[in-house]
Amino acid sequence: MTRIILIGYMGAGKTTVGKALSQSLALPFYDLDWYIEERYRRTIPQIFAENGENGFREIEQKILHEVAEFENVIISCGGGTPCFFDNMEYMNRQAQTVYLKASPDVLFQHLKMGKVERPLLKDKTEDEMKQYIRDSLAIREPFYSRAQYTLDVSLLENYDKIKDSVRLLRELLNL
Ligand SMILES: Nc1ncnc2c1ncn2[C@@H]1O[C@H](COP(=O)(O)OP(=O)(O)O)[C@@H](O)[C@H]1O
Ligand SMILES: O=C(O)C1=C[C@@H](OP(=O)(O)O)[C@@H](O)[C@H](O)C1
Ligand SMILES: [Mg+2]
Repeated sequence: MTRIILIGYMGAGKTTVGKALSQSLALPFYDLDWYIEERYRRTIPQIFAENGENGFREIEQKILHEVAEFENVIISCGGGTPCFFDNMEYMNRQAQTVYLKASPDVLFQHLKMGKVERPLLKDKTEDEMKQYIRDSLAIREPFYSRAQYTLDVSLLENYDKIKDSVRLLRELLNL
């Protein structure tokens, strides 16, 4: 039985690489944020605005418990998922967990176009975003580093980065 959960900071590539890995392995793909949006018929920014971050975290945990029961799946979670409740221990019990690790500079490059979809970044200037990424990554790193596997995606430079990530993940996990 294959059940893989990709974790890591916002912009690390969990959604993009997870989708590509699932295509490569011909397995269904579940992105926690997409699943939440479909189930609750609201976008992530709407849920943050209406329920606050705490409300979002409760929904996120509930949906994690649902999705992480599925078999033969690739799952990508949100950047905050491992850092709340006992989610990280739960994921480690349920799945093979992989931390997609990237430097603050790489994360910033990936995130600067996509900040509107991310409520934690949306009101920040570029400088504030850089600072926030550095500070919150330092807080989150101890959670991420509890993953069973780590793949450093910072070193993969632009050309075919996604394909390289998929190849390396398959090597790492023997798939
Ligand atoms: N390995 C990668 N190489 C190049 N671009 C990437 C890579 N991973 C992510 N990106 C880009 O970064 C942005 C954020 O990726 P996304 O998959 O949404 O990250 P996450 O789900 O971890 O927040 C997207 O525009 C995506 O195309
Ligand atoms: O890091 C976070 O706390 C969040 C990350 C987002 O997912 P991505 O990591 O896929 O951007 C999304 O779950 C929400 O905006 C909160
Ligand atoms: Mg994502």
